[in-house]
Amino acid sequence: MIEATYLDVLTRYPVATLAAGALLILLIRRLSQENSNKLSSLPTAPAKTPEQTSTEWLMESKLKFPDTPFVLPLDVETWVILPHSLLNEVKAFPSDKVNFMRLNYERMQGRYTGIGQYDHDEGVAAIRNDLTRNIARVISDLQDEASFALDKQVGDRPEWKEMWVYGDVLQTVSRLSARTFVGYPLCRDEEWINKTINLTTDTLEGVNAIKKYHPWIRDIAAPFIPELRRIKENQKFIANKLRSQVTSIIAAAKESGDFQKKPAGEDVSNEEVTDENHNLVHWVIKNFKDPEKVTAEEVGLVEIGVAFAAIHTTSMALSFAIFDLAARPEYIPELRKEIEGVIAEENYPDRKLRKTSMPKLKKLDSFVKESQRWNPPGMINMGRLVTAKQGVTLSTGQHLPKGTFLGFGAPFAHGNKDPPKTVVTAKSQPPLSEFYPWRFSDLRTQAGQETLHLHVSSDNNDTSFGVGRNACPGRFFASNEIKTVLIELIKRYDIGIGPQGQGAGGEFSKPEMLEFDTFYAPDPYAKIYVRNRQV
Ligand code: HEM
Repeated sequence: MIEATYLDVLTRYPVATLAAGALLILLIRRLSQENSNKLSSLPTAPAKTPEQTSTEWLMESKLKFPDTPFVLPLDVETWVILPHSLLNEVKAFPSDKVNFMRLNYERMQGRYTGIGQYDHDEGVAAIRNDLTRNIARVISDLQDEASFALDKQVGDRPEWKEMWVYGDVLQTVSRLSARTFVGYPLCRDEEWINKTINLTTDTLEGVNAIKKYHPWIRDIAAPFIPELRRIKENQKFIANKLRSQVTSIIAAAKESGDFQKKPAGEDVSNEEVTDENHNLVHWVIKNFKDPEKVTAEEVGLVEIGVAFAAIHTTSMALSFAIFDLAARPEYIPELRKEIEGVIAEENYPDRKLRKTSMPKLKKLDSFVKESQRWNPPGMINMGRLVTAKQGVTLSTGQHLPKGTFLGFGAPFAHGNKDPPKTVVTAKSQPPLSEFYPWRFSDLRTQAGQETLHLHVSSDNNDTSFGVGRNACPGRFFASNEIKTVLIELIKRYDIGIGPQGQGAGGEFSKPEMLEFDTFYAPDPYAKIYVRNRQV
């Protein structure tokens, strides 16, 4: 109907339409120019050479402006990159002036894709408080699911055989996440597993599609964009799958008046569960202001947001860790020794690890952290959007107008030849330019440093998971998820890059890290070789 009206106007008044179109373009150009002029008081990164990757360009620019904010005009977005010395200042800005979620909302076109809806914080609250408090039961569930997933994805391998890492890891992480995010029986529903994987790619395709239109005409264009229609269909699918669970949770809680039920105290065994059989759906509902009025659609949007934040990020970190391990299989015996030592020492009849076992796996923690140091989620971290009407002025004197994207160059962004001096390392250790798996477990042997340098640490020296009020609330879950899969993999299989399990070197090399926009990703097609463990 609407389409017919547009066409009607276009064909009846072609000259007027063309003139109006030309005026609109001129106006848009003028406004875009004004917008970029607003940052003209800041220096701009030196011109990017055709050979340079965006990361190399960022690193070269950081060397040129080590202590001054500068403008980095990337293809898709223009960023202001700040020096590390301003980290505390950015952390201290109130969120109504400089905001994390609004940045995601803008970047992910939340108005059209539903991502980054900044008035929905039930997901963050449920992860930060409830999921983290229930981590003991979650760890037990993760082990069951990892075993199930590896049976399904990798199976029996008497001989060396190829493993398609990213595909298998996505399926595995999606299964582990679903066990905690939606529980049984949905976590074993293949449609759910595949949908939660595809949500992210569908959303990114929607973002690319709507961004082709100028902001002024996006509302008009949106209903006609197939990629955005698919996102709406996904939202319906998720809501429909959750409906019966949401309805029964609300009915049961209404009857018992139990929406605000607090989890039982810390538990140290798998038998003593906390929120019995509860999953993220329960916790999200509980965190709504008026839980009795919650709908499957609202819970669905939160679940989509969490899946978006959780599944691909964790899958990428886990894939990178598997590539690092396959490239250096000589580290496997040391990790096995540690894992099997803890299992033997604790001697539980089910041979499962507990919440209290995880901190004992110091080498594994260090390996995962070193892998994440080498393969961070992206080249810019602590990204924020200036939302203050009058903009903000930095202590270094520069003014950043409303709408500015600001962030910090990731300390270990790929190819960074000059990592910040703020990153801690011991003098006796191999330099930061080398992969050294026990870097952080070594550091933790020093007096006073036993509880520092953890994979989940979040401080000014260690910003992979962000730092401050928006530091990733899912990092404890993600870390346990990654370790649980690695433990199962290491216990069951030998792995390598070459067809006979060879590590990297000579004719075999570790798969390349890919760069797109400001993000990093493992090569989605890369394979390694796997066979049943021989020793
Ligand atoms: C290795 C995997 C992961 C990485 C590398 C990662 C990284 C990050 C980073 C860098 C941020 C932004 C922090 C900031 O700028 O201050 C973030 C935020 C967030 N992450 Fe994660 N994340 C991972 C896994 C997860 C998982 C598994 C979940 C859910 C269970 C999750 C949920 C979130 C949420 C909800 C936020 C937004 C926090 C807020 O709005 O305050 N993440 N994550």
